[in-house]
Amino acid sequence: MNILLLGYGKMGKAIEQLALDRGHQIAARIDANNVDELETTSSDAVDVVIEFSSPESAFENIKYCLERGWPVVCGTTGWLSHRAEIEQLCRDKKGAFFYASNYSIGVNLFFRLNKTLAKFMRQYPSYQVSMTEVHHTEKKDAPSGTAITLAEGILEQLPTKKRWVNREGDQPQSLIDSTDAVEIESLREGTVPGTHVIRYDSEVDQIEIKHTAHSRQGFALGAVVAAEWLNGREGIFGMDDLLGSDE
Ligand SMILES: NC(=O)C1=CN([C@@H]2O[C@H](COP(=O)(O)OP(=O)(O)OC[C@H]3O[C@@H](n4cnc5c(N)ncnc54)[C@H](OP(=O)(O)O)[C@@H]3O)[C@@H](O)[C@H]2O)C=CC1
Ligand SMILES: O=C(O)C1=N[C@H](C(=O)O)C[C@H](O)C1
Repeated sequence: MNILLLGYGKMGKAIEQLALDRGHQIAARIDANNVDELETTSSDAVDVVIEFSSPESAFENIKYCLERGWPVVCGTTGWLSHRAEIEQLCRDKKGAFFYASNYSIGVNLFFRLNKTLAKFMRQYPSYQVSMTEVHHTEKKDAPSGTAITLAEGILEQLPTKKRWVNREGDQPQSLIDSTDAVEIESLREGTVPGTHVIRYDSEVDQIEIKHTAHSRQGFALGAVVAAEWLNGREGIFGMDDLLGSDE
């Protein structure tokens, strides 16, 4: 497959290596400095675009690619207020769009475990749920896309929780009203690739589940596998389509 890398930072580079190892070719590598190269890239030279750029640029990038008729696998977080618009454009153009806030298999198993635990905890209102996500200091958005997906999974299962709230850095917990909210604490430390912890606290004990990424390899592999899967398909997809149901 000919893959266009849209965003050639930490993830773009990890994806390139894995794509080459799996026998694919790189049609172009685009970052903030050479976005105009998109115009001069021939439509036929690209089978699929893998988009990992920035919260500010993702929407315009995806839109441009769908208008060119290129299938898009996107992993960029922090742009989802425009998701409905992208999905409508994809339908109008009869295109192909794949999105995941996290492409690692482990996190996608963790998403399922999170929902199952939340459903179970419905019967135990003495436990208060909260979440912590830890990422490297270059990360632009908070909370992480993965934390938002986890929070949405909890909201789906726990009727007492109506929304999520974010607590960044040193913000004191006393300022947050989390009676009807899932509190997400966002920490930025060193080069941490991505850690997510869900906690249920009672007066007497704590239940905790945790996913720790050891590197970006899992995210990159998932994105390349998603691109292989998307090639030749039409529609809007996510990791549940790729991995199948858990039943
Ligand atoms: N879904 C998932 O599994 C994962 C998602 N992510 C998400 O992916 C995104 C990228 O992460 P990461 O690679 O670590 O970030 P980096 O900051 O390392 O890389 C971002 C890249 O995007 C480029 N860029 C900026 N603006 C544009 C533009 N207009 N068009 C094209 N490229 C542009 C940057 O170029 P320049 O350097 O020139 O500014 C840089 O090459 C983030 O939103 C992150 O949260 C990350 C890991 C896993
Ligand atoms: O920016 C990152 O690095 C990551 N971003 C994604 C997110 O926001 O959830 C996925 C992963 O946690 C790494």
